Amino acid sequence: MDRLKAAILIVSDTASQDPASDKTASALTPILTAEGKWESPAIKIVPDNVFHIQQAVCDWTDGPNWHNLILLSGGTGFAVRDITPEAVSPLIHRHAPGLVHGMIAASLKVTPFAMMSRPVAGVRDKTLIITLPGSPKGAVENLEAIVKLLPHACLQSAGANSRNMHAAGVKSLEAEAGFSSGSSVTQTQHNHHHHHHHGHGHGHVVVKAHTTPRSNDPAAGPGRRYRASPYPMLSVEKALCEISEHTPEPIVIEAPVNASTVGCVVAEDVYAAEAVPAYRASTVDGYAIIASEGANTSGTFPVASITHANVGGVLVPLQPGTVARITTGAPLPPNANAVVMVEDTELATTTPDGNEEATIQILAEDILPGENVREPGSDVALGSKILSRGDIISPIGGEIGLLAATGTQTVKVFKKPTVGVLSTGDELVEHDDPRPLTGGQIRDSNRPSLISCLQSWGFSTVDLGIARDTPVGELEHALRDSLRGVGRASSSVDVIVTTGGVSMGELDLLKPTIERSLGGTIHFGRVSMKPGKPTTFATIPFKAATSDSGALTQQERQSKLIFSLPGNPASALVTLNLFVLPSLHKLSGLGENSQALSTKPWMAPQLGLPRVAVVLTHHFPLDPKRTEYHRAVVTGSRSDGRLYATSTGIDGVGQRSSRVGSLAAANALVILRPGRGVGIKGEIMEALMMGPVHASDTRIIC
Ligand SMILES: Nc1nc2c(c(=O)[nH]1)N[C@H]1C(S)=C(S)[C@@H](COP(=O)(O)OP(=O)(O)OC[C@H]3O[C@@H](n4cnc5c(N)ncnc54)[C@H](O)[C@@H]3O)O[C@H]1N2
Ligand code: MOO
Ligand SMILES: [Mg+2]
Repeated sequence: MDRLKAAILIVSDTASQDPASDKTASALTPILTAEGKWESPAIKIVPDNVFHIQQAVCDWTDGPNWHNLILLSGGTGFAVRDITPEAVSPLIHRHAPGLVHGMIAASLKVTPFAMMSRPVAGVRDKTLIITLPGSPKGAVENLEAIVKLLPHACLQSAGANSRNMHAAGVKSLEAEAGFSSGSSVTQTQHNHHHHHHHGHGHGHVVVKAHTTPRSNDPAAGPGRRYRASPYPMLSVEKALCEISEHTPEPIVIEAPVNASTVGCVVAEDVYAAEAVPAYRASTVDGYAIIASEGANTSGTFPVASITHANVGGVLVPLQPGTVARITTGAPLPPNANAVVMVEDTELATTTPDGNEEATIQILAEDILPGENVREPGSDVALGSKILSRGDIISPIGGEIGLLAATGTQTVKVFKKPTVGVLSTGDELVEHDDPRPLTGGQIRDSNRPSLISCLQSWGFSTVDLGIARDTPVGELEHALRDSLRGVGRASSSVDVIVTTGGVSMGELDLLKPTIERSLGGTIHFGRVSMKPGKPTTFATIPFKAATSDSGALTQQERQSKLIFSLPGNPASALVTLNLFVLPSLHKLSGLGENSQALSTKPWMAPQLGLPRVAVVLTHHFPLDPKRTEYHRAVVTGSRSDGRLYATSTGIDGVGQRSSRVGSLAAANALVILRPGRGVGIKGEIMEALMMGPVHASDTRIIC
């Protein structure tokens, strides 16, 4: 018989940084290989990180490099950083509680601490996966309790005929496993603590216990799918609250002062590092003089010196009875305290060659001290507050100008999130594929439209391409790669926006994939709105951490957000505006300085689209049950100062969720609460502005 292939995955932050500190892999190997049934195991070390663990496991289960057995060691305890069971559980297709019981029972004979371990065992595809404690001793004891059964279990998992195997081997297996001859576990003092240190701080635990999936199990087939959605229908307001609650706090970064910072929100009050102006400067072209209160300033004076803007060097003090020629912005000579404009003077005498002014006559009699002079720091005082936490560095340039003028080298801002956009569906072809469509093919319009919209809001995007519904697993891998910033993702993303596959069809795989394969939590899967009913919002734990684990950046501690929007193009764009934008705004630090935020999270006016009141220019049909976000053109009247809303189409087809054209030219979503009949012409409704108001010369309603 060929020998079986095993792999050992050591899960430990410490060992991943210092492989020599791991003693478990070398302790497990001889137990496994003792009887010649196993090849020498592959060994890998990863940190306590859900994605690293899942990726390593999948590398050994999916694809040609699959192994019969994966033993994971570490991260199975109760410490906050222990997330191995949470990482492994969602990958398992068929659980093996018997092995779990066997390991715990054997360990309990040695120590009651066995109850403090949370092992997981089961089969993914053809591979048996088992988690063991982190300490070499605990891992060895657990493995010894089950090692004799493993070849049999693995062969069955890989598809061997179980009846033949039983006939041939069950008796000897039982004997080998020691069930007739007593336990093989030695009774020694035992300690299940991990060989890597865990902090026991009271930090925020990001990884939650894997919640029970509500979604369909795609493996069960359409015959067993739900015929009613298991997700409660939330109101839009409740959905927004869920998003607010699960959107992580913004991350502070230090950014250079240039165009790349435009659109960022300032994270810390900024104080002027330099005064503007730094010296006493003239505001006009003319002559610096020594003025005194109440004295007549007219008369003829020799031009003693010249001062230009930009000259360095030492300024010669102005002698009383003389003037200094000066240009706008140039420093005044010491002693001088006012400037007379060149227009208020006449040339009196020149130098012998006629080129230079020798004396000038001042015509103005009443120049006061300080006239036409900018005192140092009079534009911006040294150390004064120039920007406050929560201010936006606008594209207009005022904030960048202030930072630049005061010599501010870098500024603390909130990091703008990066958004990955993934389309899903077997029917999709690239929008620019030159070949004609065949069969049920659809051009992928969601990706280009969503990416354009996100970029127009100033966010970086990563094009994650199209994930097919079949073969099984493509979506899971696409999402996993995107979260890690590998494969189709050119860099890691903070937020993933997907479209399609969230409703009730058997190929609507987003919800099961998020819950069952990625261990994510779906916070809502249905919203009472039109369009956009199946909109889904989930978080995926990224890395377990405590606040005292200094090695982790704030970004690593954050959960990743997934917005799974409906595939219908109008639904996708409307829900991007309504749900994704406020979350991106919050991640960008907008509203951080808003008092309202703490009590009513979505009342901060900075978050999401601006709301305005509009007058309906015609009847708008109402949906009896769902709040409608009706695509409309809003025009500003020049005569009565009001905003008027006109639908982009109200016939049966006009507002259909498949009709992306309902958003062409639209700049607003009119909020129509459910009801009977119509919103009446002339009635005032609320609208969300997606773009600038269109100007109008004419009144629409008379
Ligand atoms: N039995 C039920 N069926 C449906 C329900 C329901 O409650 N019960 N909800 C409907 C609603 S409302 C919507 S909205 C859609 C949502 O569908 P999915 O999100 O599952 O999306 P798909 O099934 O994948 O596709 C729907 C539609 O959109 C087209 N599509 C998908 N992606 C793209 C893209 N990137 N570019 C252009 N067009 C795309 C796709 O071809 C389909 O035509 O479900 C209803 N069904
Ligand atoms: O809710 Mo769906 O987005 O109407 O078509
Ligand atoms: Mg569908």
